[in-house]
Amino acid sequence: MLLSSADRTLIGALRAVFGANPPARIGVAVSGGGDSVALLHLLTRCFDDREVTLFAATVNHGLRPEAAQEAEDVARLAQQLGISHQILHWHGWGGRGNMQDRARRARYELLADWAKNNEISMVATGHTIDDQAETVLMRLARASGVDGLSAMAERTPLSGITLIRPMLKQSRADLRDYLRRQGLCWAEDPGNEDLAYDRIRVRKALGVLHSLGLTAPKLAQVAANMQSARDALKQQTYSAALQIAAIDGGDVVFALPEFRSLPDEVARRLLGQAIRWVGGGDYLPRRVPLQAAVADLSGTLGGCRILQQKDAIRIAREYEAVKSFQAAPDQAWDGLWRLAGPFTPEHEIRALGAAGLAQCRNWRVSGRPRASLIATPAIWRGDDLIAAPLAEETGIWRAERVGGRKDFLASLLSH
Ligand SMILES: Nc1ncnc2c1ncn2[C@@H]1O[C@H](COP(=O)(O)OP(=O)(O)OP(=O)(O)O)[C@@H](O)[C@H]1O
Repeated sequence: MLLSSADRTLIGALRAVFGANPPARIGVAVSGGGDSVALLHLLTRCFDDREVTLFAATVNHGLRPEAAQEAEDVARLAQQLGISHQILHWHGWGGRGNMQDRARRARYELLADWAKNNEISMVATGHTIDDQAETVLMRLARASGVDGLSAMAERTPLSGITLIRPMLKQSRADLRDYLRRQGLCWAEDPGNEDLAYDRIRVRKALGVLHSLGLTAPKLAQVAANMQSARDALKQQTYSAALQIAAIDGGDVVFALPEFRSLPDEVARRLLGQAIRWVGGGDYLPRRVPLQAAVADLSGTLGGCRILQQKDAIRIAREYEAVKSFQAAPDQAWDGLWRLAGPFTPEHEIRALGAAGLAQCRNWRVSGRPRASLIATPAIWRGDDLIAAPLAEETGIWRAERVGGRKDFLASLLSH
């Protein structure tokens, strides 16, 4: 089929997003809606078969009766285009909590697993400039700061792969025109008319805000401006950490007078990242409790304790968050610790706890506070404490926090 100049512009813009060296295998997340159907079709025209092999996947969340048919429709389109396609099923909705949020997280997990199983390092989604504008507007309504208003990035790390959004500069209307020109069919999600959803109300509002100059490109520009500001803040936070942060055991420790003199935005970012890193989570604490923690420099947040010492603030794991964790000698405890020593099969790794610490006569020599030590890994045989490497060094048993300082510093630039 002959390409119109509008087609060629779209294809050129998408191709440019992947740069000069695209990965040899690219995954495409196709819901069956217009945006991702257009994405799949356009990508087949972006790459030479010898350059890139495309793979497609559709998640059936099992939440709407039409979903199975929509997934089959995508399978048929993929077959026509000569692309391998897989339907991924989610069975995890138990009827409780925020269904949309749960489904979304599950979708990304399924897509990341699918990609890794197929040696795909990059998965593309069909987010458009309109999605970006809606996200900015929703974040404004939540009084978000620089991070929230940065909205969606063109590339985001996702459980070991890269999520790429190559159509973030394209409008939904232009993609619909492309689909019509190509005679392609797509599914309309009935949820797109449901005003119970914030996103749909925001979508409708954007139609009105247009007359004030609040257009999708302008709102997307706000996101781009905020991304640039965020990059600068990340650099500043990294420089501050180089000066004032140390890792002790698995704790992050900040020199106190220096921490207090940091600009509020940098202090909040540094404390939030320390909590995320010590707790091993994917997400930063929410802005309001984090702001309160920066002001108080005490309490618990995100599975961590904020402890004030004489000249320092220490971010330690919270005992309550780890007390039930058990690991075999060859497993990472809390997903974060590797222990080494003369293990026997009866040994098990569990938190030291108050009862364990009571058996460590010399723990004060470690210089670490009690609240931190009780949440550190120890080697147990039944109820007998064998060793507590963070509380009492013996030279025989070792405990190492995966990644260490280098990993913490790197996380300040990557998150
Ligand atoms: N069921 C699905 N199967 C495969 N990919 C999907 C599915 N749903 C959405 N996607 C992918 O995600 C893109 C964005 O879809 P949508 O806007 O509905 O997601 P969302 O729930 O708003 O998630 P996000 O917050 O990431 O935008 C789609 O263009 C498509 O690439």
